[in-house]
Amino acid sequence: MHQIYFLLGLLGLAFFLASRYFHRGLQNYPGPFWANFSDLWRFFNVLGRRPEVTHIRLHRKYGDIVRLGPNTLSFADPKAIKEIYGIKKDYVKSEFYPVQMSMSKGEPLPSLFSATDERFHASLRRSVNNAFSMTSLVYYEPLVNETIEVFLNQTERIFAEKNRPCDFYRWLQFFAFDVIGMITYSKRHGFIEKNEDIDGIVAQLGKIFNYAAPVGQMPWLDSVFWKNPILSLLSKWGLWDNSFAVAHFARARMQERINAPETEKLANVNKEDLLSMFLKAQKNNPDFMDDKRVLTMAVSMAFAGSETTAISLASVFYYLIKNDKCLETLLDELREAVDNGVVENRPSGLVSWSEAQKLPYLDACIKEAFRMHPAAGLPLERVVPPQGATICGEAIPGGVIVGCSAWVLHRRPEIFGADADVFRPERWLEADGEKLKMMNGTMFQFGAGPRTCIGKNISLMEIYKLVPSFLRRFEVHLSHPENEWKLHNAWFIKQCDFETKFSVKNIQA
Ligand code: HEM
Repeated sequence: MHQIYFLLGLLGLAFFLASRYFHRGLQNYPGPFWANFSDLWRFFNVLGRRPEVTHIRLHRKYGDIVRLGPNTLSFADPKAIKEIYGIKKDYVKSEFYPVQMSMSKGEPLPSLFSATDERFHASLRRSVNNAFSMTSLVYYEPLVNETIEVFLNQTERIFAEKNRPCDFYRWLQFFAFDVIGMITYSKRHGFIEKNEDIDGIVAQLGKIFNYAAPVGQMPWLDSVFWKNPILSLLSKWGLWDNSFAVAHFARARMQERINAPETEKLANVNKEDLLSMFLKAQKNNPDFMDDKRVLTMAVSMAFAGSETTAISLASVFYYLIKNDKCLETLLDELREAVDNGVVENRPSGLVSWSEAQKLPYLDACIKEAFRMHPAAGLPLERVVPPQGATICGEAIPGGVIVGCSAWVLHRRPEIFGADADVFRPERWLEADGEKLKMMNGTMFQFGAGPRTCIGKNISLMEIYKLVPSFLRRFEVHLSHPENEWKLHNAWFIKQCDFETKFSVKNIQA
């Protein structure tokens, strides 16, 4: 009798494995053996915290299409960018994204970043688009300036004067949080003033991404762990609080703004920050932009705009310090620009956004750092529309999860050259015409299409200003130049063991 049960069990297992293997005809695409049968393969791969290395290796071994799970394909051909992420393509974000959705009283709060309902997303994006336009940057630049000046002064006081080593990634993370706080509410959280993780916000965000990256590979696990019905009920009844520390800060700022006396409101008429822009959007469209949506927008600025910016800044500094010839060339460009009056010689070292845009080698260094180390470290997953689609000449059935990873695209030798694994900013200055167009078209650090990063302009302004301003004020050295940094891929790829020392420069010289 037992043998029959055993045989039936074996038969059931064989049937299940075969159904996974032949799922939607994806057996024709190569990939790791176990990925044919279960998403557990990608769950454990992501849990190993270096999936981007695996993805690059797999594409180099198997070619442009790799099967990463029974229902998941990764594409390495830049043509896939337009085909998957292009306008009017009807792809939706996969269930990877709602795992990052915050909860309020037991209800998930879809944000611009995590929403999978494209109609809802389009309405929300339309309502707030104006706040992120290139022209709105003039309102935010003074807010960024103030934060950069505090950051430079605190770097001098806390680290340079005392010759104290600095965990540079963490310090840049504090900067990124404070600058986004400033742009959103005209108020810093206080990270750089206090040199501490205010309300444990950084630690909490780290935990969320550590959780969301692997769980997002098998999103149903989220309803077992974080968004499980018992915790949701407890939260609805007020017996359990799973809201984020950054949401408390946002709520307080919003209340201050709404309850401000009329005189203060009038005085603030010309002071534009993101919150004032979101409140304006609410005035124009009160039915859609209710208080909850304004709050979600404000909170998601910290989620989407802090770690990504800190990572990108850290990689510019790291690659420059590790490549002293590039650093020298950049410093020469900066010196010359100050001598020629292209950059004003301000005592604080501050460089303006318009000045920074006139520095071609700086531009090349930043682009090259984005290429070598894009912040997002996983494929940006989308679901093929029900009718199916053609991607890179292959007919892909509806419902399959597809995506491109910036890490894979940015290391294509036929686009960026045989030395694609090396940091070499000059490639951006040497290339022209079709070649440059192709290189630019393959860059994917901000995603693409209707879900491309809405904060791109803001983050570019922060990076193009801080890098030259910092390098005018300080010499930066690695505490342990013989060591490489360590990377930790929890959806965004953070840098660890990046310890630096700073010495003050004589700006007027
Ligand atoms: C260098 C810094 C940044 C990088 C590398 C970056 C990267 C990205 C990427 C790759 C996406 C697309 C995600 C996807 O398709 O799955 C995205 C979306 C988004 N980013 Fe950024 N980001 C940065 C800075 C910012 C900043 C400063 C903000 C806010 C001020 C921001 C807000 C957002 C939002 C709200 C979305 C969702 C847009 C939508 O779906 O409509 N990001 N970002």
